[in-house]
Amino acid sequence: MNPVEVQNLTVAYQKKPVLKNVSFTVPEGKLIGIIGPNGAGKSTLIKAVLGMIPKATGEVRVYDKLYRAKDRVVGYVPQRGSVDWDFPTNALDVVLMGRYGHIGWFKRPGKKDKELALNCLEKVGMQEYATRQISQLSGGQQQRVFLARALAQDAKIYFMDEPFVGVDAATERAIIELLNELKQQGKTVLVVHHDLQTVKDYFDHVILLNISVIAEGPTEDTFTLKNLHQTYGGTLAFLEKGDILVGQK
Ligand SMILES: Nc1ncnc2c1ncn2[C@@H]1O[C@H](COP(=O)(O)OP(=O)(O)OP(=O)(O)O)[C@@H](O)[C@H]1O
Repeated sequence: MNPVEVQNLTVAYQKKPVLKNVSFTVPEGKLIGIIGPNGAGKSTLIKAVLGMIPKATGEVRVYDKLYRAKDRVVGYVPQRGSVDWDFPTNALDVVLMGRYGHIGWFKRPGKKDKELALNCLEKVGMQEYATRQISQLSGGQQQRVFLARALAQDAKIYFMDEPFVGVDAATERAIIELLNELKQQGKTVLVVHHDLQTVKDYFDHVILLNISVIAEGPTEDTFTLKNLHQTYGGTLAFLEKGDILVGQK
């Protein structure tokens, strides 16, 4: 059974399609990169899959069943920029929100939930910031708190929207270690990612997206120059040592 199967997904904003007939199947227990230029529809894809925005057409199946948020099998780490960080709450409470599906919205989190949430903060190196207001955390620390919240959800599948943006090298390493840990636990993790240099190191499988799926499959076979050219068009450029750049000539 595949963790995620998307069939013929089309999404439009104000009648303008931004995703057209997107179909793909995701293998279990892998790290999967969702790669494509700005405006390719990567965030839209995640939001549509999770039912946060309406689909014009298409179907999303999770473990062979039509996706329902209440089944709690999917965790989500939104783009940091899309979150209101001035909301008056501390790091521990943000992580505890990840437990609400388990606790039930009208019950208060118990000692066990708090311990688990603290444990998740510890895993991302943020335990000492548990009582700090989230507005008073740095960008990288906020990102770690969001990852801790996803861990607290204890989902089987995770969607993460650009978790590496604006973090330093140490935090990036900590995040990728965490992703590998999730993979070792058999979880499936889909990550929107922009840095083409690290794609081969980080991901087992890639989905190359530009409004439609240009190619998808194991990274080795799929992350090819030909497919990248097709995905990024004229915005791709290469440095002498083989680095791939986007948005420069
Ligand atoms: N709420 C919205 N209303 C109208 N158009 C939108 C809305 N959100 C996104 N779009 C448009 O849909 C397209 C896809 O946007 P999306 O954010 O999914 O792209 P992306 O691949 O995640 O881009 P980036 O790499 O820049 O984050 C873009 O052309 C964007 O301008």
